[in-house]
Amino acid sequence: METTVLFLCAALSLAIFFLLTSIRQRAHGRKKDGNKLLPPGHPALVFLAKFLALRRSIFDLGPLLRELHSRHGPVISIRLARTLVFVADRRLAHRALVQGGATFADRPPPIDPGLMFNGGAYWRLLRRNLAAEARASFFAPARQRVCDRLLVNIQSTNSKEDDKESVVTLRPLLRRATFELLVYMCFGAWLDEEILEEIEQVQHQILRSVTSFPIFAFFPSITKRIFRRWWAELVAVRRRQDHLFLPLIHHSSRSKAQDPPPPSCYADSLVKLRLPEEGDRPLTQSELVSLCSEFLNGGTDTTVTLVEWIMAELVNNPDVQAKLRHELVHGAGGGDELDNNLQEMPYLKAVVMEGLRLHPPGHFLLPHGVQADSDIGGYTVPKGAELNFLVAEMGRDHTVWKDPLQFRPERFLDGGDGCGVDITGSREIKMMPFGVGRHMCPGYALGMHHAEYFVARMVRDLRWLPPPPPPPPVEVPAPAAAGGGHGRDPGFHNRHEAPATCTHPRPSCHK
Ligand code: HEM
Repeated sequence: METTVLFLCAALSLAIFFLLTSIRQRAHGRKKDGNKLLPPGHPALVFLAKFLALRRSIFDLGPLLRELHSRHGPVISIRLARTLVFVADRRLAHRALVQGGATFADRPPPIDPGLMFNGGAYWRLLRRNLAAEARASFFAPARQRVCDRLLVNIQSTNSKEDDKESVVTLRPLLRRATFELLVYMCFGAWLDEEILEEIEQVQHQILRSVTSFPIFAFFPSITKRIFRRWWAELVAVRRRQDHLFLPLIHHSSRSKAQDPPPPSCYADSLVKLRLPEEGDRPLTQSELVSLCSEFLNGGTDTTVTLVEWIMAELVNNPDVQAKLRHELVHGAGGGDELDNNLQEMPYLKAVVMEGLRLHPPGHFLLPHGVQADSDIGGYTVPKGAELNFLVAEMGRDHTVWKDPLQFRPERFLDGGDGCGVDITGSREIKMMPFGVGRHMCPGYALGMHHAEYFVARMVRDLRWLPPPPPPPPVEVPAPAAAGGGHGRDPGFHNRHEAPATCTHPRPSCHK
């Protein structure tokens, strides 16, 4: 009874809230204070209905936002719990993120459940550590170890006897390899399969909770009571994470048989860190756990998605694959020194850059907070709004890139339209897969290094072939509720031709 009353109150409050914001939304695109325009956009209710119809995460917003941009231009806004402003123009992005100083440099204040899993504002301090760790040769053996296992797993899935046309889904194998590597870099230990699996599950739950619709941002004291079971589950996940991570951070649960321990891991660097602006205090236990969590979640799916897309493009473009293979086999890519020689492989670099341009793993950034009323593209963006950018649109801008939808790594070599492009965007933005400015991805060097190494190993040591032709259509219609794929399954179909594998690209455009 009590729950029903609370639920009705919440539903009524939400309805009134959205009605009011809808009315305010009508002011969008009209003059504010007699001279400035607020960015145009959908009424909140329409947007919310469309978003909820997707029933997925905030990363599925891409198509909705693209539709709004095509209708309203490069700057749009949506008024929900906060005003969300999205920018699709690269020059406006440069002005805001690189020239805009502190106005758009910080994250907005976190809201639950993100608040519970947030590591604080220390990324600027940690950026150096991450970049250094990417180059550090002491992690090269770890990369080699997980990649050796990955290749064995790909082949063993694919080498059933008499099975010339088996199907392998690359993503879970690639994901496990990347995750295991990052866990090792984070805690300095190879974990038992069971613990690794549990950490992976906890991290997945956290990622899902912070990317799903932020219901607890609306009247938190009411929504946390109504969805009390859901909230309790999130609190339990956080406790479980503390329980798993803290012994690993302080090395009290390390296996004795470490072969040999790395000189330093990411958790060690966090424990040693002092915050000068806060009286040189060390990080709290909770901050340590959250920062390790962000390290694992920030670096896993981004890298996996990028590598998966690149492999799909290499299958569709056999000439590119052959050229890359040639560089790897006959250039500096042979033998165990591959990890140290990545710098000497211009075509490999070009392939990864082209992957980042055409298939950036995130189609927009993490939100940036607006510190003061500002002007973007002639519109007023109010203080307290959240600003974001359509990353994928910028990499596919036909005014910058020739044939932008074609996968052509050559564009990043001498004379190409991508030659010398500055991935940090400090001079100008042509693509921004890692963001730009003060909140640019702190793990960008690490992400690129991992992508280059994984792609290099898979192309050098296996041959990737086009998919087998699809089977002839089945005469008898399948029942409507027969399950099956929903168009997002990133399945890779492999035909075995020792030592070859073959893949087929993701069937539809990803988020
Ligand atoms: C191909 C790989 C990667 C891509 C494309 C990528 C992309 C991004 C993007 C677009 C952002 C948001 C930037 C902004 O809001 O301005 C971000 C933030 C972040 N990334 Fe990455 N990333 C990658 C790899 C990694 C790796 C390997 C790590 C760490 C191991 C990492 C850790 C983070 C963290 C912690 C943040 C949040 C930083 C903050 O709040 O300021 N990323 N990344």
